[in-house]
Amino acid sequence: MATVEASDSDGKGQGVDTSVTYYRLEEVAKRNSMKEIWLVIHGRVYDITRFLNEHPGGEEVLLEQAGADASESFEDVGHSSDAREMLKQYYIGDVHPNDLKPDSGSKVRRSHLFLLCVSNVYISI
Ligand code: HEM
Repeated sequence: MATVEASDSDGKGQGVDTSVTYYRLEEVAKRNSMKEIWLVIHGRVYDITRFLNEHPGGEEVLLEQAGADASESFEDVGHSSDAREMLKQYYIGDVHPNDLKPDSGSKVRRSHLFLLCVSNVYISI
């Protein structure tokens, strides 16, 4: 509803700083060949098609991650700050909020709630 779907990435949104294009993971997964290759790194979507032959680590590792979330392998390699800077030029949008992994922080809140309930029981008895 309030989101911009992937099919509209051609021109729309360019030059408008405030609008973010959201992509479903399903959409990203289709871009998994040498013809067109997208990756997700930390919730952001990158079209790295033109970077494929330029990657210092080779194209094979990128093709292995094609269309998927490459955050872990990107971090495992320990890429330099130059490499992180390079990401910006391939950025095309964010992963759709519905496809983001849930925040693990909610577990902490739940245990606090439990402790409060326990003390409430003692106090009321
Ligand atoms: C668009 C995303 C990526 C960019 C912009 C990028 C950029 C770079 C750059 C600039 C280097 C040279 C070393 C450095 O400066 O850190 C490098 C090396 C390398 N990258 Fe990437 N990379 C990307 C994604 C990945 C992914 C997903 C993998 C998956 C495993 C990967 C694996 C490697 C490896 C194995 C090397 C060689 C490291 C070495 O020889 O020491 N890269 N990359």
